[in-house]
Amino acid sequence: MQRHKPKRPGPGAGLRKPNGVKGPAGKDKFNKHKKRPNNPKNEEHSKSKLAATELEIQQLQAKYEEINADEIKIFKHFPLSQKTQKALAEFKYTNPTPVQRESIGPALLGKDVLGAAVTGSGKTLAFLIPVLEHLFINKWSRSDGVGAIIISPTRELAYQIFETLKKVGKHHDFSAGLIIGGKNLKFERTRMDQCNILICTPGRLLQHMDENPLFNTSSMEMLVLDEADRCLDMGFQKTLNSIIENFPPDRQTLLFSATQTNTVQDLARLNLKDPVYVGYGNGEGTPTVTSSSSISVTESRAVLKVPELLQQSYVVLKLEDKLTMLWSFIKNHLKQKIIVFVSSCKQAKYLYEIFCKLRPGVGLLALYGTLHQDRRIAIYEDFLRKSHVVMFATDVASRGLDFPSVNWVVQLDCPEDVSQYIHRAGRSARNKSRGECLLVLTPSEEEYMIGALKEQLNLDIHCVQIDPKKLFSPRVKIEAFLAQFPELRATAQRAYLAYLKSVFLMRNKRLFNVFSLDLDAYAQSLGLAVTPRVPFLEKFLWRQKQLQKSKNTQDDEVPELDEKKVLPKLSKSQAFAASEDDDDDGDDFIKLKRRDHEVEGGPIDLAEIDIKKENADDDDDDANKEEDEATDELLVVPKREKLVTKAALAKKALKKNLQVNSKLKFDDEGETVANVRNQMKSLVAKNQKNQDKHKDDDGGISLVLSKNLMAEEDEYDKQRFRELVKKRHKIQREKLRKKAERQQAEEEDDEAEAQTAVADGDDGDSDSDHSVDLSWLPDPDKIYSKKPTTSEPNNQRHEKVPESESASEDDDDEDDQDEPVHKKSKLTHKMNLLDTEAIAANLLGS
Ligand SMILES: Nc1ncnc2c1ncn2[C@@H]1O[C@H](COP(=O)(O)OP(=O)(O)OP(=O)(O)O)[C@@H](O)[C@H]1O
Repeated sequence: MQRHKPKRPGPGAGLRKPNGVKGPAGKDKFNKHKKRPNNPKNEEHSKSKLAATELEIQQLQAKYEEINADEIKIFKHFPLSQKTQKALAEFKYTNPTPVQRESIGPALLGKDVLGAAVTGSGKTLAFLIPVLEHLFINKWSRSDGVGAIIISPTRELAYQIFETLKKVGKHHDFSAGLIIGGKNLKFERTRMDQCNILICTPGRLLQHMDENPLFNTSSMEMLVLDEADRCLDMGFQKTLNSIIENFPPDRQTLLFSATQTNTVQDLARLNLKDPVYVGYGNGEGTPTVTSSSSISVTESRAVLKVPELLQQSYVVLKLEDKLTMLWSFIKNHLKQKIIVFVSSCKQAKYLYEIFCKLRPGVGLLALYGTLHQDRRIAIYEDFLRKSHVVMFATDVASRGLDFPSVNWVVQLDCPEDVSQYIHRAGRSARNKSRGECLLVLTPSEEEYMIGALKEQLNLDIHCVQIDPKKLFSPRVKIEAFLAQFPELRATAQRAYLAYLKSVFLMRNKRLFNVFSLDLDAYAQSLGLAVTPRVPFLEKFLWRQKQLQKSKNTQDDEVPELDEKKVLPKLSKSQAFAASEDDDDDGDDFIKLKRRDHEVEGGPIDLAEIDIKKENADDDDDDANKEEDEATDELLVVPKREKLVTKAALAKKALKKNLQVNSKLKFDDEGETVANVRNQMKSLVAKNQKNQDKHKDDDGGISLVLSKNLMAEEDEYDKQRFRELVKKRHKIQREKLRKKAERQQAEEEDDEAEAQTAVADGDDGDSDSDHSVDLSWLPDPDKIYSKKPTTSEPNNQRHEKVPESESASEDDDDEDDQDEPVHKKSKLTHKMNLLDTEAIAANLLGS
């Protein structure tokens, strides 16, 4: 059945793009057309353009019925608009992939399509080309509103589809909008009604439907669900049902996924009419078209496949050895692009942080749902660009993301089922490229998981034995880092709990058994010296015990529940704590990732567990939102005695007005050191001290105030220091002056003695007449002034007052006066030219 909108008058195919909304088209063109006055030439031109478009549309439509998938070898063989063909050629899309060959034809004819094809086989183009062609054929214009809505389960995938649409719709003028959580809601609100193609995540779309009066989907003619099985699973059930209610029933629906849905209910919900199945049926892996007049999905199952060029292997390890294995693996693959999948964001965060500290020698990234949206997109683009990098990711990155040249996918935590395995593994070996996938299993997971893979995928996956010589344990370093950084330790504790919760909440209890894990060993492997308590397990055990007791009272013959059997490997600390009624730490609010499952293989009744909030996984924010609403029966835990905490005791003491102890500091001599605040001398500090006295101490400090106080104090300290220096110099100068006076007095005494001797005619020594008078020579023990007073005779200059002394008379505040005296004395020992001349003249004269 071909459902085409009646051709409508309008400005023709594509002349607009709403202001500010990113899209494949430019809006300037439209505005120019609007402003331009009616020019007969322009009118003629646009008329002929319209006529050409009309003719092109008629010719294309005529060819739709003749499309034969087997004959299509290149895109040119498809009756596609010139604008689409041009863009395809520009981006080197020449030959359609099998899923494109099979699905584009029926989609162009307006049929509903269920497309299943291996990961990386080009499903995005398989639905984007029909969307563009549909709007083109129907001459969609801005005034026609939303024509097609594409729904993706994750924001990154929606962003990626949007980017591909920008490429392939480059020459069309339709407007497109990316409507995902974490973006500006107001901005989207004002622009949405002007978009022709919307790419959205379910939660955000529903939010607009509910809150945005401008948003109207009555014109919508095409609905696409990418990763349809995920969109339709119970995580999104309520949201998607509400969304679908708002859509016109007479629309075309395209569903695509590598693991397609095959439940009758899903297809009925979507109101599919005569759907065409692509990639269902023969089990050979080549997509086949099966037209059916009624939905009989039991006969046709989507073919589950992994890419042909993907090499798969698995390794069996104890949980506590995973980190060592991962570290060794990364160290051995430094020149590769690797994605490591874990089951919770807290694990991804911890691995990223601890590996950053360990520095493996390759770039590291982490992509998980609790990051800010802009950061998520930045990391996504970073990983796209880089060629040697390791990215720790949750399943938010497992579906649809098209990272080029990923060498390895490491599934560090066991996938929930075969579908999840396929999607994770499919991030590598995309579009005929090679890649490898390593699945890490614990001994208890091996049998079930490998059995399921072999059965459902017909896989011959081989087990890898690890060479112990190639294992390097980073345990000691990790422990050291955790001891050094308390925040990192807290992240490790959260990662530990998050992993246990994810295992505990898995539906398949035969595959995931939290009680088979050695929790102490696991905690140690993360670098934790003490095994953290696991409140939700304690609560669960308590509940089990209560159930057992009530059963026993009803039927005495039933043996009592043996706790050791229920919790074979639960650490001693937990077993002990579990037996007591302990306090909640607020960390036991748990949110199920998926709620469409029955619990398999175990005695655990999940409905009775307190399920509220947890980010064990973040596969999609919208799914989580819905799951939040699905909070169930609360576990009734009896009231317990209140714990006496330090904070409570402190409060009690404060109430009683008890004198709180004050802190005293002592120096090395045992003297008390005064409070620093009390020593502050500046005016501001004193004022502040007074204010503090009249104010209750709220325990905090004001950084701004403290900064000002310190600046003031600093000024005060500097001034005090200057004064001290001056004082010291003064004392030094005084000492020197006294010394000089003493020496002068001694010399005068000597001279007087000598003169007395001459006057007495004492020539005791015959040589004395001939002896030279050297009394005028400078005394080497004295300090001489640098600048002798010119008015004084040369021979007296040497007797001048030492410089320091004269300086003291000049100016005490001179900077150079502060220099230590012993330095200056060295300088003054250098005689100037006049001194030397005087000496020479005296010598000659004598
Ligand atoms: N006809 C084509 N020729 C060449 N490359 C193509 C063609 N179609 C798609 N591709 C490229 O193949 C890669 C994978 O395409 P796409 O992401 O659509 O795969 P997918 O089937 O949606 O994968 P997944 O199941 O993981 O979502 C992309 O890089 C895309 O550009």
